[in-house]
Amino acid sequence: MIKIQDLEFEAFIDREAINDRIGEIGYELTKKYKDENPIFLGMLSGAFVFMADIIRAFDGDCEVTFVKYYSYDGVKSTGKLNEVIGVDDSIRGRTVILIEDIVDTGNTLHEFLPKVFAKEPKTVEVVSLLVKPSALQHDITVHQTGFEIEDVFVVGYGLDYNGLGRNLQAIYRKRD
Ligand SMILES: O=P(O)(O)OC[C@H]1O[C@H](OP(=O)(O)OP(=O)(O)O)[C@H](O)[C@@H]1O
Ligand code: HPA
Repeated sequence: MIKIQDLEFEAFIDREAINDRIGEIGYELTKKYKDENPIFLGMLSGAFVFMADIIRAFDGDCEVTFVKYYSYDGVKSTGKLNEVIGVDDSIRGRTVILIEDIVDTGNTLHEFLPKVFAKEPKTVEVVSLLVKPSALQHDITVHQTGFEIEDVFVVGYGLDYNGLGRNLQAIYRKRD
């Protein structure tokens, strides 16, 4: 058990399980895109740890770029997506692999994906380490999912609670 500010969290997905899934997803992405020099598009801040591992599981030429959006306050989505770094023109005509740490309500991707398509990429593959199917409020296609989880707040491996916990090696779930 760990404590971050006022909340307690318990061990949920260990590092070995994360590494195993990254290996599997990396293999799938390599099979599909290894001759396409894809551009990995990471959603900061949460996805930076997963992004660092997934690009090294990809066996082929690739490039990276990032955007930064946020909408959470504590454990809740505000429903308002704030842009800090938007998507640039580098993805035009390219195979884009969009990397998310988590798809929860789906609000972030619901608002962000149209901005990606507006740049006219060749194709977009959405990869998320975690997906909460029962929390989704939009119809979002996630092509590669690390783990489907129930609707519980999680931290670690890039995911935060009030900015803290991103440096935890594994993923922890909030205790009731
Ligand atoms: O599907 P949703 O309910 O929109 O939630 C998913 C988004 O929430 C988190 O970002 P957050 O706004 O917390 O910013 P952060 O990545 O900087 O922590 C996470 O990194 C996703 O981008
Ligand atoms: O469960 C979560 N944990 C951390 N950040 C998040 N952003 C959306 N859902 C979550």
